[in-house]
Amino acid sequence: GFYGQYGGSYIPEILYSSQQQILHAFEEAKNDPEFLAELNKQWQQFSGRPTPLTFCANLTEHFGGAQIYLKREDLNHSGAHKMNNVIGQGLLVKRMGKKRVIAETGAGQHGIATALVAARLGLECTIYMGAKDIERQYPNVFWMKQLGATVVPVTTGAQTLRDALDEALRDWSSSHEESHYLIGTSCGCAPFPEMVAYFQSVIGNEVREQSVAQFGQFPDRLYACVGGGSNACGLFLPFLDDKEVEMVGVEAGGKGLELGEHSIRLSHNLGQPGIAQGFATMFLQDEAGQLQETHSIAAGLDYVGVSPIIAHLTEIGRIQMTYAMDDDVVAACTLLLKKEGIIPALESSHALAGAFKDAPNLPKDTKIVINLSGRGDKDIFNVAKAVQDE
Ligand SMILES: Cc1ncc(COP(=O)(O)O)c(/C=N/[C@H](C(=O)O)[C@@H](O)C(C)C)c1O
Repeated sequence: GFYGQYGGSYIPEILYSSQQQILHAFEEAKNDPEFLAELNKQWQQFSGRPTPLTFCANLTEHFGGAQIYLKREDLNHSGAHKMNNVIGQGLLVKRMGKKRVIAETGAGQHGIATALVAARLGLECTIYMGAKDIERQYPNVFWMKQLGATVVPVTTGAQTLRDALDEALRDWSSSHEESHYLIGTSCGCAPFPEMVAYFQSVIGNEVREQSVAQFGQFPDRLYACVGGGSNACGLFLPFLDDKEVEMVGVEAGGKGLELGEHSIRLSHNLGQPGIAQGFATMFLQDEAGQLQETHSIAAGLDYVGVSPIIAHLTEIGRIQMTYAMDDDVVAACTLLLKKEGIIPALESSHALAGAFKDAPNLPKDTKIVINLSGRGDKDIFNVAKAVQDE
Protein backbone atom coordinates (compact mmCIF):
# COMPACT_ATOMS: atom_id res chain seq x y z
CA GLY A 1 0.00 0.00 0.00
CA PHE A 2 2.88 2.40 -0.65
CA TYR A 3 3.16 4.90 -3.51
CA GLY A 4 6.79 5.95 -3.35
CA GLN A 5 7.22 7.35 0.18
CA TYR A 6 3.47 7.94 0.60
CA GLY A 7 0.58 5.70 1.68
CA GLY A 8 1.03 2.79 4.11
CA SER A 9 -1.15 2.26 7.17
CA TYR A 10 -0.46 3.80 10.55
CA ILE A 11 -3.52 2.75 12.52
CA PRO A 12 -4.21 1.59 16.09
CA GLU A 13 -3.74 -2.17 16.54
CA ILE A 14 -7.46 -2.66 17.30
CA LEU A 15 -8.22 -1.86 13.64
CA TYR A 16 -5.85 -4.40 12.09
CA SER A 17 -8.45 -7.19 11.91
CA SER A 18 -11.02 -4.94 10.19
CA GLN A 19 -8.38 -3.54 7.86
CA GLN A 20 -7.33 -7.06 6.86
CA GLN A 21 -10.98 -8.06 6.40
CA ILE A 22 -11.54 -5.14 4.00
CA LEU A 23 -8.29 -5.90 2.14
CA HIS A 24 -9.24 -9.54 1.57
CA ALA A 25 -12.87 -8.76 0.70
CA PHE A 26 -11.67 -6.17 -1.84
CA GLU A 27 -9.05 -8.46 -3.39
CA GLU A 28 -11.61 -11.29 -3.75
CA ALA A 29 -14.41 -9.02 -5.04
CA LYS A 30 -12.14 -7.47 -7.72
CA ASN A 31 -11.69 -10.95 -9.17
CA ASP A 32 -15.29 -12.12 -8.74
CA PRO A 33 -17.30 -11.77 -12.00
CA GLU A 34 -20.56 -11.80 -10.01
CA PHE A 35 -19.46 -8.85 -7.86
CA LEU A 36 -18.31 -6.92 -10.94
CA ALA A 37 -21.60 -7.67 -12.73
CA GLU A 38 -23.63 -6.39 -9.75
CA LEU A 39 -21.35 -3.33 -9.47
CA ASN A 40 -21.84 -2.40 -13.13
CA LYS A 41 -25.59 -3.09 -12.87
CA GLN A 42 -25.97 -0.70 -9.92
CA TRP A 43 -23.73 1.91 -11.60
CA GLN A 44 -26.00 1.77 -14.66
CA GLN A 45 -29.47 1.23 -13.19
CA PHE A 46 -29.16 3.16 -9.90
CA SER A 47 -26.60 5.87 -10.67
CA GLY A 48 -27.16 6.30 -14.42
CA ARG A 49 -23.76 5.43 -15.90
CA PRO A 50 -22.18 5.84 -18.38
CA THR A 51 -22.05 9.60 -17.90
CA PRO A 52 -21.77 11.67 -21.13
CA LEU A 53 -18.64 13.31 -22.50
CA THR A 54 -20.09 16.73 -23.44
CA PHE A 55 -18.44 18.96 -26.09
CA CYS A 56 -18.58 22.70 -25.22
CA ALA A 57 -18.74 24.46 -28.63
CA ASN A 58 -19.51 27.93 -27.20
CA LEU A 59 -16.65 27.83 -24.68
CA THR A 60 -14.27 26.46 -27.33
CA GLU A 61 -15.18 29.40 -29.60
CA HIS A 62 -15.06 31.87 -26.68
CA PHE A 63 -11.45 30.95 -25.85
CA GLY A 64 -10.37 30.37 -29.46
CA GLY A 65 -7.96 27.58 -28.56
CA ALA A 66 -8.30 23.99 -27.33
CA GLN A 67 -11.46 21.94 -27.90
CA ILE A 68 -13.19 21.63 -24.51
CA TYR A 69 -15.00 18.49 -23.34
CA LEU A 70 -16.62 17.81 -19.93
CA LYS A 71 -16.90 14.38 -18.29
CA ARG A 72 -20.32 14.65 -16.68
CA GLU A 73 -19.96 13.13 -13.23
CA ASP A 74 -22.49 15.76 -12.16
CA LEU A 75 -25.11 13.53 -13.80
CA ASN A 76 -24.58 10.64 -11.39
CA HIS A 77 -27.42 9.98 -8.98
CA SER A 78 -26.89 12.40 -6.00
CA GLY A 79 -25.07 14.87 -8.28
CA ALA A 80 -21.40 13.93 -7.95
CA HIS A 81 -18.75 11.28 -8.66
CA LYS A 82 -18.92 10.20 -5.00
CA MET A 83 -21.65 7.71 -5.88
CA ASN A 84 -19.19 5.58 -7.93
CA ASN A 85 -17.14 4.74 -4.82
CA VAL A 86 -20.08 4.46 -2.40
CA ILE A 87 -21.87 1.85 -4.54
CA GLY A 88 -18.62 -0.14 -4.75
CA GLN A 89 -17.93 -0.05 -1.01
CA GLY A 90 -21.64 -0.58 -0.20
CA LEU A 91 -21.63 -3.88 -2.12
CA LEU A 92 -18.42 -4.82 -0.29
CA VAL A 93 -20.14 -4.17 3.08
CA LYS A 94 -22.91 -6.63 2.11
CA ARG A 95 -20.22 -9.15 1.07
CA MET A 96 -18.53 -8.77 4.48
CA GLY A 97 -21.89 -9.24 6.23
CA LYS A 98 -21.64 -5.91 8.09
CA LYS A 99 -24.76 -3.97 9.07
CA ARG A 100 -23.62 -0.37 9.60
CA VAL A 101 -21.62 2.23 7.69
CA ILE A 102 -19.84 5.31 9.02
CA ALA A 103 -18.74 8.19 6.81
CA GLU A 104 -17.21 11.65 7.01
CA THR A 105 -18.30 14.40 4.68
CA GLY A 106 -17.45 17.99 3.97
CA ALA A 107 -19.33 19.09 0.87
CA GLY A 108 -22.07 16.66 1.85
CA GLN A 109 -21.90 14.89 -1.50
CA HIS A 110 -20.16 11.85 -0.03
CA GLY A 111 -22.52 12.00 2.92
CA ILE A 112 -25.70 11.98 0.86
CA ALA A 113 -24.34 9.29 -1.47
CA THR A 114 -23.62 7.11 1.56
CA ALA A 115 -27.09 7.74 3.03
CA LEU A 116 -28.75 6.89 -0.33
CA VAL A 117 -26.84 3.62 -0.75
CA ALA A 118 -27.35 2.69 2.93
CA ALA A 119 -31.12 3.11 2.43
CA ARG A 120 -31.06 0.99 -0.74
CA LEU A 121 -28.90 -1.77 0.81
CA GLY A 122 -30.67 -1.73 4.20
CA LEU A 123 -27.63 -0.59 6.19
CA GLU A 124 -27.57 1.59 9.32
CA CYS A 125 -25.76 4.85 8.54
CA THR A 126 -23.90 7.47 10.65
CA ILE A 127 -22.42 10.54 8.95
CA TYR A 128 -19.88 12.83 10.66
CA MET A 129 -19.90 16.42 9.41
CA GLY A 130 -18.24 19.61 10.65
CA ALA A 131 -20.81 22.01 12.11
CA LYS A 132 -19.51 24.72 9.73
CA ASP A 133 -20.02 22.40 6.75
CA ILE A 134 -23.51 21.42 7.94
CA GLU A 135 -24.39 25.11 7.75
CA ARG A 136 -22.89 25.75 4.27
CA GLN A 137 -24.15 22.51 2.67
CA TYR A 138 -27.53 22.20 4.40
CA PRO A 139 -29.55 20.93 1.39
CA ASN A 140 -27.53 17.69 1.48
CA VAL A 141 -27.86 17.41 5.27
CA PHE A 142 -31.66 17.68 5.09
CA TRP A 143 -31.90 14.72 2.71
CA MET A 144 -29.39 12.61 4.68
CA LYS A 145 -31.72 12.88 7.68
CA GLN A 146 -34.82 12.13 5.57
CA LEU A 147 -33.02 9.00 4.33
CA GLY A 148 -32.68 7.76 7.90
CA ALA A 149 -29.00 8.56 8.43
CA THR A 150 -27.76 9.88 11.77
CA VAL A 151 -25.84 13.11 11.06
CA VAL A 152 -23.38 13.91 13.87
CA PRO A 153 -22.26 17.58 13.96
CA VAL A 154 -18.54 17.81 14.71
CA THR A 155 -17.71 20.90 16.77
CA THR A 156 -14.01 20.30 17.45
CA GLY A 157 -11.27 22.25 15.63
CA ALA A 158 -12.27 24.18 12.54
CA GLN A 159 -15.48 22.12 12.34
CA THR A 160 -14.72 21.05 8.76
CA LEU A 161 -13.65 17.86 7.05
CA ARG A 162 -10.46 17.03 8.95
CA ASP A 163 -12.31 17.16 12.25
CA ALA A 164 -15.16 15.04 10.87
CA LEU A 165 -12.63 12.47 9.63
CA ASP A 166 -11.05 12.25 13.09
CA GLU A 167 -14.46 11.70 14.72
CA ALA A 168 -15.39 9.03 12.13
CA LEU A 169 -12.12 7.19 12.84
CA ARG A 170 -12.83 7.38 16.59
CA ASP A 171 -16.27 5.78 16.03
CA TRP A 172 -14.80 3.08 13.80
CA SER A 173 -12.14 2.22 16.41
CA SER A 174 -14.88 1.20 18.82
CA SER A 175 -17.45 -0.22 16.38
CA HIS A 176 -15.30 -1.98 13.77
CA GLU A 177 -16.80 -5.42 14.44
CA GLU A 178 -20.18 -4.53 12.97
CA SER A 179 -19.38 -1.25 11.18
CA HIS A 180 -17.53 -0.38 7.99
CA TYR A 181 -15.83 3.00 7.65
CA LEU A 182 -16.94 4.06 4.17
CA ILE A 183 -14.24 6.61 3.34
CA GLY A 184 -15.21 9.19 0.73
CA THR A 185 -11.89 9.86 -0.95
CA SER A 186 -8.62 8.15 -1.92
CA CYS A 187 -6.93 8.85 1.43
CA GLY A 188 -6.57 6.96 4.71
CA CYS A 189 -4.79 3.71 5.54
CA ALA A 190 -4.27 0.93 3.02
CA PRO A 191 -6.32 -0.35 1.19
CA PHE A 192 -8.61 2.73 1.13
CA PRO A 193 -6.60 4.87 -1.36
CA GLU A 194 -6.29 2.00 -3.85
CA MET A 195 -9.88 0.81 -3.32
CA VAL A 196 -11.48 4.25 -3.80
CA ALA A 197 -9.25 4.92 -6.83
CA TYR A 198 -10.28 1.53 -8.25
CA PHE A 199 -14.01 2.25 -7.99
CA GLN A 200 -13.55 5.82 -9.36
CA SER A 201 -11.55 4.53 -12.35
CA VAL A 202 -14.84 3.82 -14.09
CA ILE A 203 -14.61 7.54 -15.03
CA GLY A 204 -11.34 7.27 -16.97
CA ASN A 205 -12.22 3.92 -18.45
CA GLU A 206 -15.38 5.42 -19.98
CA VAL A 207 -13.38 8.43 -21.28
CA ARG A 208 -10.94 6.05 -23.02
CA GLU A 209 -13.84 4.70 -25.10
CA GLN A 210 -15.82 7.92 -25.47
CA SER A 211 -12.85 10.07 -26.60
CA VAL A 212 -11.89 7.63 -29.39
CA ALA A 213 -15.56 7.29 -30.42
CA GLN A 214 -16.24 11.05 -30.35
CA PHE A 215 -12.98 12.54 -31.63
CA GLY A 216 -10.85 9.64 -32.80
CA GLN A 217 -8.07 9.78 -30.19
CA PHE A 218 -7.29 9.89 -26.48
CA PRO A 219 -7.49 13.42 -24.96
CA ASP A 220 -4.29 15.49 -25.13
CA ARG A 221 -4.80 16.77 -21.58
CA LEU A 222 -7.01 15.93 -18.57
CA TYR A 223 -8.05 18.33 -15.78
CA ALA A 224 -9.50 17.46 -12.36
CA CYS A 225 -9.90 19.31 -9.07
CA VAL A 226 -8.06 17.75 -6.12
CA GLY A 227 -9.61 17.65 -2.64
CA GLY A 228 -8.88 14.19 -1.23
CA GLY A 229 -7.97 13.21 -4.82
CA SER A 230 -10.56 10.58 -5.78
CA ASN A 231 -12.12 12.15 -8.89
CA ALA A 232 -8.60 12.98 -10.13
CA CYS A 233 -7.48 9.37 -9.56
CA GLY A 234 -10.62 8.15 -11.32
CA LEU A 235 -10.00 10.19 -14.46
CA PHE A 236 -6.18 9.99 -14.55
CA LEU A 237 -5.23 6.41 -13.56
CA PRO A 238 -6.66 4.59 -16.63
CA PHE A 239 -4.38 6.83 -18.76
CA LEU A 240 -1.25 6.42 -16.62
CA ASP A 241 0.70 4.44 -19.23
CA ASP A 242 -0.41 6.67 -22.13
CA LYS A 243 2.47 9.11 -21.73
CA GLU A 244 1.10 11.48 -24.41
CA VAL A 245 -1.93 12.20 -22.18
CA GLU A 246 -1.06 15.09 -19.87
CA MET A 247 -2.71 15.39 -16.43
CA VAL A 248 -3.39 18.61 -14.50
CA GLY A 249 -4.64 18.60 -10.90
CA VAL A 250 -6.16 21.83 -9.55
CA GLU A 251 -6.12 22.60 -5.82
CA ALA A 252 -7.97 25.25 -3.85
CA GLY A 253 -6.01 28.53 -3.78
CA GLY A 254 -8.76 30.01 -1.60
CA LYS A 255 -8.16 33.63 -0.65
CA GLY A 256 -4.35 33.63 -0.81
CA LEU A 257 -1.11 31.82 -0.02
CA GLU A 258 -1.04 32.55 3.74
CA LEU A 259 -1.45 29.44 5.88
CA GLY A 260 -5.13 29.02 6.67
CA GLU A 261 -6.32 30.85 3.57
CA HIS A 262 -6.03 27.95 1.09
CA SER A 263 -5.82 24.14 0.71
CA ILE A 264 -2.71 23.89 -1.49
CA ARG A 265 -0.85 20.74 -0.42
CA LEU A 266 1.11 19.86 -3.55
CA SER A 267 1.68 22.84 -5.85
CA HIS A 268 3.84 25.80 -4.80
CA ASN A 269 5.78 23.65 -2.28
CA LEU A 270 3.41 24.54 0.57
CA GLY A 271 2.86 21.03 1.98
CA GLN A 272 5.34 18.76 3.77
CA PRO A 273 5.50 14.97 4.07
CA GLY A 274 3.80 13.80 7.27
CA ILE A 275 1.91 10.93 8.86
CA ALA A 276 -1.64 11.48 10.17
CA GLN A 277 -5.16 10.04 9.92
CA GLY A 278 -3.72 6.61 9.23
CA PHE A 279 -1.41 7.32 6.28
CA ALA A 280 1.69 9.11 5.02
CA THR A 281 1.21 11.89 2.48
CA MET A 282 1.76 15.63 1.95
CA PHE A 283 -0.04 17.63 4.63
CA LEU A 284 -0.30 21.33 5.38
CA GLN A 285 1.47 21.55 8.73
CA ASP A 286 3.32 24.07 10.88
CA GLU A 287 7.02 23.75 11.88
CA ALA A 288 6.05 21.40 14.72
CA GLY A 289 4.15 19.17 12.26
CA GLN A 290 0.70 20.15 13.57
CA LEU A 291 -1.97 19.91 10.87
CA GLN A 292 -3.06 23.38 9.83
CA GLU A 293 -6.41 24.95 9.14
CA THR A 294 -7.37 25.18 5.48
CA HIS A 295 -9.81 27.30 3.50
CA SER A 296 -11.67 27.04 0.23
CA ILE A 297 -14.92 28.44 -1.08
CA ALA A 298 -15.58 24.75 -1.97
CA ALA A 299 -16.18 22.56 1.09
CA GLY A 300 -15.10 19.50 -0.89
CA LEU A 301 -11.56 20.83 -1.40
CA ASP A 302 -11.16 22.14 2.14
CA TYR A 303 -8.93 19.29 3.32
CA VAL A 304 -5.45 19.24 4.88
CA GLY A 305 -4.23 15.97 3.33
CA VAL A 306 -4.25 14.53 -0.17
CA SER A 307 -4.27 11.12 -1.82
CA PRO A 308 -0.86 9.38 -1.51
CA ILE A 309 -1.35 8.26 -5.12
CA ILE A 310 -1.64 11.86 -6.33
CA ALA A 311 1.24 12.98 -4.08
CA HIS A 312 3.49 10.32 -5.59
CA LEU A 313 2.48 10.91 -9.23
CA THR A 314 3.09 14.63 -8.70
CA GLU A 315 6.52 13.96 -7.19
CA ILE A 316 7.57 11.86 -10.21
CA GLY A 317 6.20 14.51 -12.59
CA ARG A 318 3.39 12.45 -14.14
CA ILE A 319 0.80 14.96 -12.84
CA GLN A 320 1.23 18.75 -13.00
CA MET A 321 -0.42 20.40 -9.99
CA THR A 322 -1.72 23.95 -10.00
CA TYR A 323 -4.32 25.91 -8.03
CA ALA A 324 -7.25 28.26 -8.56
CA MET A 325 -8.26 31.22 -6.36
CA ASP A 326 -11.83 31.56 -5.06
CA ASP A 327 -12.61 34.53 -7.35
CA ASP A 328 -11.43 32.73 -10.51
CA VAL A 329 -13.46 29.70 -9.43
CA VAL A 330 -16.70 31.68 -9.17
CA ALA A 331 -15.94 33.33 -12.54
CA ALA A 332 -15.38 29.90 -14.16
CA CYS A 333 -18.61 28.59 -12.62
CA THR A 334 -20.72 31.48 -13.97
CA LEU A 335 -18.99 31.37 -17.39
CA LEU A 336 -19.87 27.67 -17.82
CA LEU A 337 -23.50 28.11 -16.83
CA LYS A 338 -23.94 31.18 -19.05
CA LYS A 339 -22.16 29.70 -22.09
CA GLU A 340 -23.17 26.02 -21.94
CA GLY A 341 -26.24 25.77 -19.68
CA ILE A 342 -24.49 23.51 -17.17
CA ILE A 343 -24.30 24.38 -13.43
CA PRO A 344 -21.03 23.03 -11.91
CA ALA A 345 -20.18 22.43 -8.25
CA LEU A 346 -17.67 24.90 -6.80
CA GLU A 347 -15.21 22.02 -6.39
CA SER A 348 -15.44 21.14 -10.11
CA SER A 349 -15.19 24.87 -10.95
CA HIS A 350 -11.56 24.69 -9.81
CA ALA A 351 -10.82 22.22 -12.64
CA LEU A 352 -12.71 24.57 -15.01
CA ALA A 353 -10.65 27.58 -13.82
CA GLY A 354 -7.41 25.66 -14.38
CA ALA A 355 -8.44 24.58 -17.88
CA PHE A 356 -9.80 27.99 -18.85
CA LYS A 357 -6.45 29.55 -18.02
CA ASP A 358 -4.67 27.22 -20.51
CA ALA A 359 -7.33 26.82 -23.22
CA PRO A 360 -6.69 30.11 -25.14
CA ASN A 361 -2.96 29.32 -25.44
CA LEU A 362 -3.39 25.74 -26.68
CA PRO A 363 -3.45 24.85 -30.42
CA LYS A 364 -6.96 24.56 -31.92
CA ASP A 365 -6.64 20.82 -32.49
CA THR A 366 -5.85 20.13 -28.83
CA LYS A 367 -8.53 18.07 -27.08
CA ILE A 368 -8.96 18.65 -23.34
CA VAL A 369 -11.29 16.76 -20.98
CA ILE A 370 -12.32 18.36 -17.69
CA ASN A 371 -13.81 16.21 -14.91
CA LEU A 372 -17.10 17.87 -13.96
CA SER A 373 -17.13 16.07 -10.61
CA GLY A 374 -20.43 17.51 -9.40
CA ARG A 375 -23.41 19.78 -9.99
CA GLY A 376 -23.86 23.14 -8.30
CA ASP A 377 -27.28 22.74 -6.65
CA LYS A 378 -25.70 22.38 -3.17
CA ASP A 379 -23.77 25.64 -3.67
CA ILE A 380 -26.69 27.99 -4.36
CA PHE A 381 -26.21 30.14 -1.27
CA ASN A 382 -22.41 30.23 -1.53
CA VAL A 383 -22.49 31.34 -5.18
CA ALA A 384 -25.27 33.84 -4.45
CA LYS A 385 -23.11 35.38 -1.71
CA ALA A 386 -19.97 35.38 -3.88
CA VAL A 387 -21.60 37.04 -6.90
CA GLN A 388 -23.31 39.57 -4.59
CA ASP A 389 -19.93 40.46 -3.08
CA GLU A 390 -18.51 41.27 -6.54
C1 LIG B 1 -18.53 17.60 -6.15
C2 LIG B 1 -17.18 17.31 -5.56
N1 LIG B 1 -16.09 17.38 -6.36
C3 LIG B 1 -14.85 17.14 -5.86
C4 LIG B 1 -14.66 16.83 -4.54
C5 LIG B 1 -13.25 16.64 -4.04
O1 LIG B 1 -13.07 15.31 -3.61
P1 LIG B 1 -12.05 14.36 -4.40
O2 LIG B 1 -12.66 14.07 -5.73
O3 LIG B 1 -11.93 13.13 -3.54
O4 LIG B 1 -10.76 15.13 -4.53
C6 LIG B 1 -15.77 16.72 -3.68
C7 LIG B 1 -15.56 16.29 -2.30
N2 LIG B 1 -16.52 16.09 -1.54
C8 LIG B 1 -16.37 15.35 -0.30
C9 LIG B 1 -17.72 15.24 0.39
O5 LIG B 1 -18.75 15.46 -0.29
O6 LIG B 1 -17.76 14.92 1.54
C10 LIG B 1 -15.33 15.94 0.55
O7 LIG B 1 -15.85 17.00 1.24
C11 LIG B 1 -14.60 14.91 1.40
C12 LIG B 1 -15.03 13.52 1.31
C13 LIG B 1 -13.13 15.03 1.02
C14 LIG B 1 -17.05 16.96 -4.20
O8 LIG B 1 -18.15 16.89 -3.41
